[in-house]
Amino acid sequence: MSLINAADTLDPHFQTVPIIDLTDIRSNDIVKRRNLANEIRDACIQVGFFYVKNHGIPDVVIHDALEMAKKFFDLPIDTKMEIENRKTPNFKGYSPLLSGNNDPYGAGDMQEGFEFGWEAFNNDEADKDSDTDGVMHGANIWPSETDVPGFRARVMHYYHEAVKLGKMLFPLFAMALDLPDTFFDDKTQHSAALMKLLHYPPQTGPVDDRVIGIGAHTDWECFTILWQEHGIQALQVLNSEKKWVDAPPIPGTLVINLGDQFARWTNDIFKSTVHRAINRSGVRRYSIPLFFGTDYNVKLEPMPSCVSIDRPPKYEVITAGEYVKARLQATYNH
Ligand SMILES: O=C(O)CCC(=O)C(=O)O
Ligand SMILES: [Fe+2]
Repeated sequence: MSLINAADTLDPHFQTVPIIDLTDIRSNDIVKRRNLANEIRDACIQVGFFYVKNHGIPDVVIHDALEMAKKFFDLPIDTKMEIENRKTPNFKGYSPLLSGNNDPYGAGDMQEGFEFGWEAFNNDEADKDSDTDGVMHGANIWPSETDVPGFRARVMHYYHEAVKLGKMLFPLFAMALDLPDTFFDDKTQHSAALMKLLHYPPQTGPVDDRVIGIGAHTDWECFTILWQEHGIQALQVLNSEKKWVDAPPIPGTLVINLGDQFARWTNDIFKSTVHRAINRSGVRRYSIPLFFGTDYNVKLEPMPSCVSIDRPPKYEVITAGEYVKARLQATYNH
């Protein structure tokens, strides 16, 4: 079945987010990989969200990154503000509560964050803040080692594990789009992957609906790999009937959701689905998204298999970097 036919026939009224087992992601058996790609394709067309289990990121790496996030957010506000994201190119660093606003109808996101992008781990590769970054260039900024010992090394460890997983997912997304599995190789050389540590304080008592953890939004890159804290329901996904569907944390899984870059490449056949998070649990919540895009200089052109006379291109062609930069400015310069 062609992609356009699949998009026309698959039912988009999802009520739950599917779980996909990634055991076969490392298999050399082409039939197993094809089956996995088909499962991913259906989830991308119908939901734009799926959980993955057997993803390969060790628990201890996740646990260490979480501990570091907790220590960082526990620092005094003045210390965190020394590395505020408004002082750096492209908003890397610390974003205080209510400084971001993902939903234009919202009044600010009830979360604080710390964002950074690619850098080499253990000096085993040259740093890649390269000329291909264009409008998105800019080094990371870190809290001092005295303030949070081990922070940079441990969060970078998680980052590199998640980037490894992301690099294994791209060939499957390519197969899901009926493309050669190497299609994204030359477009993902520089790991345009931004990671964020997030802390959502509990929101109790009467809540202004315009101030929630993160307002309704779509993500901007190709896909996001999201770890969310166990035992706390906060994430919700909007289905095509405009109903919010809970995406609770499931132990041993990560959430993968598609972003606008994939929607643009695929002329909306792959869904960049609206989602939000509200922490009404009464306790603090942490989450760790890693936004995985193509290199910033890559043009987001619709794929021929996703365009037809009845389905003309929906988006103007711009580079991935221009797109992400415009969205960052809209979120933090409101
Ligand atoms: O914290 C979450 O569960 C969602 C975070 C999110 O959607 C984002 O940062 O884009
Ligand atoms: Fe998001």
